[in-house]
Amino acid sequence: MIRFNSAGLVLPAETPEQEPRTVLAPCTLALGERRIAVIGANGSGKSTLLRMINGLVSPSTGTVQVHGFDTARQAKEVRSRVGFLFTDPLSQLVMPVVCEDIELSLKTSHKNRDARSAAALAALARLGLEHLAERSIYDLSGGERQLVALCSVLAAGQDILVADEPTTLLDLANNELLQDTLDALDQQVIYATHDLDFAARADRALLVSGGHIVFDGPAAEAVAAYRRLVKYGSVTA
Ligand SMILES: Nc1ncnc2c1ncn2[C@@H]1O[C@H](COP(=O)(O)OP(=O)(O)OP(=O)(O)O)[C@@H](O)[C@H]1O
Repeated sequence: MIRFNSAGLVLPAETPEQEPRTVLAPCTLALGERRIAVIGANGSGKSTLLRMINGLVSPSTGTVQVHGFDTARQAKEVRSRVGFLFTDPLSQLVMPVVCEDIELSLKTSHKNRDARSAAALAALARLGLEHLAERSIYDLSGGERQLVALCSVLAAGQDILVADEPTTLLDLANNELLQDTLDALDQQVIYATHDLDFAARADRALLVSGGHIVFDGPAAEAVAAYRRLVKYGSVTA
Protein backbone atom coordinates (compact mmCIF):
# COMPACT_ATOMS: atom_id res chain seq x y z
CA MET A 1 0.00 0.00 0.00
CA ILE A 2 1.17 3.49 -0.88
CA ARG A 3 0.00 6.34 1.31
CA PHE A 4 0.21 10.07 0.74
CA ASN A 5 -0.41 11.81 4.06
CA SER A 6 -1.07 15.49 3.25
CA ALA A 7 1.97 15.17 1.00
CA GLY A 8 2.76 18.01 -1.35
CA LEU A 9 5.58 19.99 -2.88
CA VAL A 10 5.72 23.75 -2.53
CA LEU A 11 8.89 25.41 -3.76
CA PRO A 12 10.00 28.51 -1.85
CA ALA A 13 10.06 31.83 -3.68
CA GLU A 14 13.49 32.61 -5.10
CA THR A 15 13.11 36.38 -4.74
CA PRO A 16 11.07 38.51 -2.28
CA GLU A 17 8.76 39.52 -5.16
CA GLN A 18 7.91 35.94 -6.06
CA GLU A 19 5.21 33.75 -4.50
CA PRO A 20 6.05 30.20 -3.38
CA ARG A 21 5.24 27.75 -6.18
CA THR A 22 2.88 24.83 -5.60
CA VAL A 23 4.04 21.94 -7.78
CA LEU A 24 1.74 19.45 -6.03
CA ALA A 25 -0.83 20.63 -3.50
CA PRO A 26 -0.93 18.53 -0.30
CA CYS A 27 -2.94 15.38 -0.93
CA THR A 28 -4.03 12.38 1.08
CA LEU A 29 -4.28 9.13 -0.85
CA ALA A 30 -4.28 5.40 -0.22
CA LEU A 31 -3.12 3.73 -3.42
CA GLY A 32 -3.81 0.01 -3.31
CA GLU A 33 -5.32 -0.86 -6.69
CA ARG A 34 -3.34 -3.10 -9.02
CA ARG A 35 -3.27 -0.61 -11.90
CA ILE A 36 -3.42 3.13 -11.31
CA ALA A 37 -3.07 5.72 -14.07
CA VAL A 38 -2.10 9.36 -13.57
CA ILE A 39 -3.30 11.72 -16.29
CA GLY A 40 -3.29 15.45 -16.92
CA ALA A 41 -1.75 18.23 -18.99
CA ASN A 42 1.95 18.88 -19.47
CA GLY A 43 3.40 20.42 -16.33
CA SER A 44 0.37 19.50 -14.20
CA GLY A 45 2.40 17.58 -11.61
CA LYS A 46 2.16 13.92 -12.69
CA SER A 47 5.89 13.15 -12.64
CA THR A 48 6.26 14.91 -9.31
CA LEU A 49 3.54 12.71 -7.83
CA LEU A 50 5.17 9.56 -9.25
CA ARG A 51 8.64 10.58 -8.11
CA MET A 52 7.37 11.03 -4.57
CA ILE A 53 6.47 7.33 -4.51
CA ASN A 54 10.09 6.18 -4.70
CA GLY A 55 11.66 9.13 -2.93
CA LEU A 56 13.19 10.76 -6.02
CA VAL A 57 11.29 13.85 -4.89
CA SER A 58 10.67 14.42 -1.18
CA PRO A 59 7.50 16.21 -0.16
CA SER A 60 7.99 19.64 1.39
CA THR A 61 4.91 19.03 3.51
CA GLY A 62 3.46 15.76 4.79
CA THR A 63 4.82 12.27 4.15
CA VAL A 64 4.62 9.46 1.61
CA GLN A 65 4.83 5.87 2.80
CA VAL A 66 5.32 2.65 0.88
CA HIS A 67 4.49 -0.48 2.88
CA GLY A 68 4.94 1.71 5.96
CA PHE A 69 8.40 3.02 4.94
CA ASP A 70 8.80 6.78 4.73
CA THR A 71 10.05 7.64 1.23
CA ALA A 72 12.10 10.62 2.43
CA ARG A 73 13.75 8.99 5.46
CA GLN A 74 13.91 5.33 4.38
CA ALA A 75 14.80 5.70 0.72
CA LYS A 76 16.84 2.49 0.57
CA GLU A 77 13.99 0.35 1.90
CA VAL A 78 11.58 2.10 -0.46
CA ARG A 79 13.73 1.70 -3.58
CA SER A 80 14.20 -1.99 -2.93
CA ARG A 81 10.40 -2.24 -3.21
CA VAL A 82 9.63 0.31 -5.90
CA GLY A 83 11.04 0.12 -9.43
CA PHE A 84 10.93 3.32 -11.49
CA LEU A 85 10.73 3.46 -15.27
CA PHE A 86 11.78 6.88 -16.56
CA THR A 87 10.31 8.60 -19.62
CA ASP A 88 13.82 8.94 -21.03
CA PRO A 89 15.40 5.47 -20.94
CA LEU A 90 18.90 6.95 -21.03
CA SER A 91 18.20 8.36 -17.55
CA GLN A 92 18.12 4.84 -16.32
CA LEU A 93 20.26 2.59 -18.53
CA VAL A 94 23.65 2.90 -16.89
CA MET A 95 25.72 0.15 -18.53
CA PRO A 96 26.98 0.51 -22.12
CA VAL A 97 25.76 -2.90 -23.30
CA VAL A 98 22.17 -4.14 -23.06
CA CYS A 99 22.82 -7.47 -21.29
CA GLU A 100 25.21 -5.78 -18.83
CA ASP A 101 22.48 -3.37 -17.81
CA ILE A 102 19.99 -6.17 -17.20
CA GLU A 103 22.64 -8.14 -15.30
CA LEU A 104 23.21 -5.15 -13.04
CA SER A 105 19.53 -5.26 -12.07
CA LEU A 106 19.95 -8.96 -11.24
CA LYS A 107 23.05 -8.55 -9.10
CA THR A 108 21.25 -8.92 -5.78
CA SER A 109 19.02 -11.82 -6.77
CA HIS A 110 21.62 -13.79 -8.80
CA LYS A 111 25.05 -13.98 -7.18
CA ASN A 112 26.38 -16.54 -9.69
CA ARG A 113 27.63 -14.91 -12.87
CA ASP A 114 26.46 -17.59 -15.33
CA ALA A 115 23.04 -17.77 -13.70
CA ARG A 116 22.86 -13.98 -13.89
CA SER A 117 23.68 -13.96 -17.63
CA ALA A 118 21.07 -16.66 -18.28
CA ALA A 119 18.46 -14.72 -16.29
CA ALA A 120 19.29 -11.53 -18.22
CA LEU A 121 18.74 -13.30 -21.52
CA ALA A 122 15.47 -14.76 -20.21
CA ALA A 123 14.34 -11.27 -19.15
CA LEU A 124 15.06 -9.96 -22.65
CA ALA A 125 13.36 -12.95 -24.27
CA ARG A 126 10.21 -12.19 -22.30
CA LEU A 127 9.78 -9.12 -24.54
CA GLY A 128 11.30 -10.76 -27.64
CA LEU A 129 14.48 -8.68 -27.28
CA GLU A 130 17.16 -11.36 -26.90
CA HIS A 131 18.67 -10.29 -30.24
CA LEU A 132 19.62 -6.97 -28.63
CA ALA A 133 21.65 -8.54 -25.79
CA GLU A 134 25.11 -7.59 -27.08
CA ARG A 135 24.17 -4.23 -28.59
CA SER A 136 25.38 -0.91 -27.29
CA ILE A 137 22.52 0.98 -25.66
CA TYR A 138 23.61 4.06 -27.62
CA ASP A 139 22.97 2.31 -30.95
CA LEU A 140 19.40 1.31 -30.10
CA SER A 141 16.38 3.16 -31.38
CA GLY A 142 14.40 5.16 -28.82
CA GLY A 143 11.68 2.51 -28.72
CA GLU A 144 14.18 -0.34 -28.32
CA ARG A 145 15.77 1.55 -25.45
CA GLN A 146 12.40 2.08 -23.80
CA LEU A 147 11.66 -1.68 -23.94
CA VAL A 148 15.16 -2.58 -22.68
CA ALA A 149 14.67 -0.15 -19.79
CA LEU A 150 11.41 -1.95 -18.97
CA CYS A 151 13.24 -5.32 -19.03
CA SER A 152 15.88 -3.91 -16.75
CA VAL A 153 13.46 -2.55 -14.19
CA LEU A 154 11.38 -5.76 -14.26
CA ALA A 155 14.53 -7.85 -13.76
CA ALA A 156 15.12 -6.07 -10.46
CA GLY A 157 11.84 -7.63 -9.30
CA GLN A 158 10.49 -4.93 -6.97
CA ASP A 159 6.85 -5.43 -6.02
CA ILE A 160 5.68 -1.99 -7.18
CA LEU A 161 6.44 -0.54 -10.61
CA VAL A 162 6.12 3.21 -11.21
CA ALA A 163 6.31 4.15 -14.90
CA ASP A 164 6.48 7.72 -16.16
CA GLU A 165 5.01 7.85 -19.68
CA PRO A 166 6.40 4.43 -20.62
CA THR A 167 4.94 4.35 -24.15
CA THR A 168 6.05 7.72 -25.55
CA LEU A 169 8.68 6.32 -27.92
CA LEU A 170 6.87 3.15 -28.97
CA ASP A 171 5.17 2.28 -32.26
CA LEU A 172 1.71 0.72 -32.24
CA ALA A 173 2.87 -2.90 -31.93
CA ASN A 174 5.40 -2.18 -29.19
CA ASN A 175 2.91 0.05 -27.41
CA GLU A 176 0.55 -2.94 -27.24
CA LEU A 177 3.41 -5.23 -26.23
CA LEU A 178 4.32 -2.92 -23.35
CA GLN A 179 0.71 -2.51 -22.21
CA ASP A 180 0.09 -6.27 -22.36
CA THR A 181 3.35 -6.89 -20.48
CA LEU A 182 2.31 -4.47 -17.73
CA ASP A 183 -1.16 -6.04 -17.63
CA ALA A 184 0.32 -9.49 -17.07
CA LEU A 185 2.55 -8.45 -14.16
CA ASP A 186 1.80 -9.50 -10.60
CA GLN A 187 3.25 -6.22 -9.37
CA GLN A 188 1.22 -3.12 -8.64
CA VAL A 189 1.77 -0.66 -11.50
CA ILE A 190 1.28 3.10 -11.28
CA TYR A 191 1.84 4.95 -14.52
CA ALA A 192 1.54 8.43 -15.97
CA THR A 193 0.42 8.64 -19.55
CA HIS A 194 -0.98 10.97 -22.20
CA ASP A 195 -2.46 7.92 -23.99
CA LEU A 196 -6.06 7.98 -22.79
CA ASP A 197 -6.85 4.46 -24.08
CA PHE A 198 -3.93 3.18 -22.01
CA ALA A 199 -5.15 5.20 -19.01
CA ALA A 200 -8.66 3.79 -19.39
CA ARG A 201 -7.31 0.26 -18.85
CA ALA A 202 -6.39 1.07 -15.24
CA ASP A 203 -8.48 0.16 -12.19
CA ARG A 204 -8.30 3.73 -10.97
CA ALA A 205 -7.03 7.02 -12.35
CA LEU A 206 -5.97 10.31 -10.82
CA LEU A 207 -6.46 13.45 -12.89
CA VAL A 208 -3.97 16.19 -12.02
CA SER A 209 -4.44 19.82 -13.02
CA GLY A 210 -2.29 22.72 -11.94
CA GLY A 211 -0.76 20.68 -9.13
CA HIS A 212 -4.15 19.55 -7.74
CA ILE A 213 -5.80 16.15 -7.98
CA VAL A 214 -9.11 17.23 -9.45
CA PHE A 215 -10.58 13.77 -10.05
CA ASP A 216 -9.87 10.40 -8.48
CA GLY A 217 -11.95 7.41 -9.43
CA PRO A 218 -12.64 4.73 -12.05
CA ALA A 219 -10.31 5.22 -15.01
CA ALA A 220 -13.02 5.64 -17.66
CA GLU A 221 -14.65 8.37 -15.55
CA ALA A 222 -11.30 10.10 -15.02
CA VAL A 223 -10.69 10.12 -18.78
CA ALA A 224 -14.16 11.61 -19.35
CA ALA A 225 -13.45 14.23 -16.65
CA TYR A 226 -10.16 15.11 -18.37
CA ARG A 227 -11.96 15.57 -21.70
CA ARG A 228 -14.48 17.90 -19.98
CA LEU A 229 -11.64 19.79 -18.33
CA VAL A 230 -9.92 20.38 -21.68
CA LYS A 231 -13.16 21.23 -23.49
CA TYR A 232 -15.02 23.28 -20.88
CA GLY A 233 -12.34 24.17 -18.33
CA SER A 234 -14.04 22.18 -15.59
CA VAL A 235 -14.29 18.49 -14.67
CA THR A 236 -17.95 18.92 -13.70
CA ALA A 237 -19.16 20.90 -16.73
N1 LIG B 1 12.31 21.12 -8.64
C1 LIG B 1 11.57 21.92 -9.39
N2 LIG B 1 11.87 23.23 -9.53
C2 LIG B 1 11.12 24.06 -10.26
N3 LIG B 1 10.01 23.66 -10.94
C3 LIG B 1 9.67 22.38 -10.83
C4 LIG B 1 10.41 21.44 -10.07
N4 LIG B 1 9.82 20.23 -10.19
C5 LIG B 1 8.77 20.41 -10.99
N5 LIG B 1 8.67 21.71 -11.39
C6 LIG B 1 7.63 22.28 -12.25
O1 LIG B 1 6.39 21.80 -11.76
C7 LIG B 1 5.50 21.51 -12.84
C8 LIG B 1 5.06 20.06 -12.80
O2 LIG B 1 6.13 19.24 -13.27
P1 LIG B 1 5.92 17.70 -13.58
O3 LIG B 1 7.21 17.21 -14.19
O4 LIG B 1 5.44 17.00 -12.37
O5 LIG B 1 4.78 17.75 -14.69
P2 LIG B 1 4.12 16.59 -15.58
O6 LIG B 1 2.65 16.63 -15.32
O7 LIG B 1 4.81 15.30 -15.35
O8 LIG B 1 4.40 17.14 -17.04
P3 LIG B 1 4.66 16.40 -18.47
O9 LIG B 1 3.36 15.79 -18.92
O10 LIG B 1 5.09 17.54 -19.35
O11 LIG B 1 5.77 15.40 -18.26
C9 LIG B 1 6.26 21.90 -14.11
O12 LIG B 1 5.89 23.21 -14.48
C10 LIG B 1 7.71 21.83 -13.69
O13 LIG B 1 8.51 22.71 -14.46
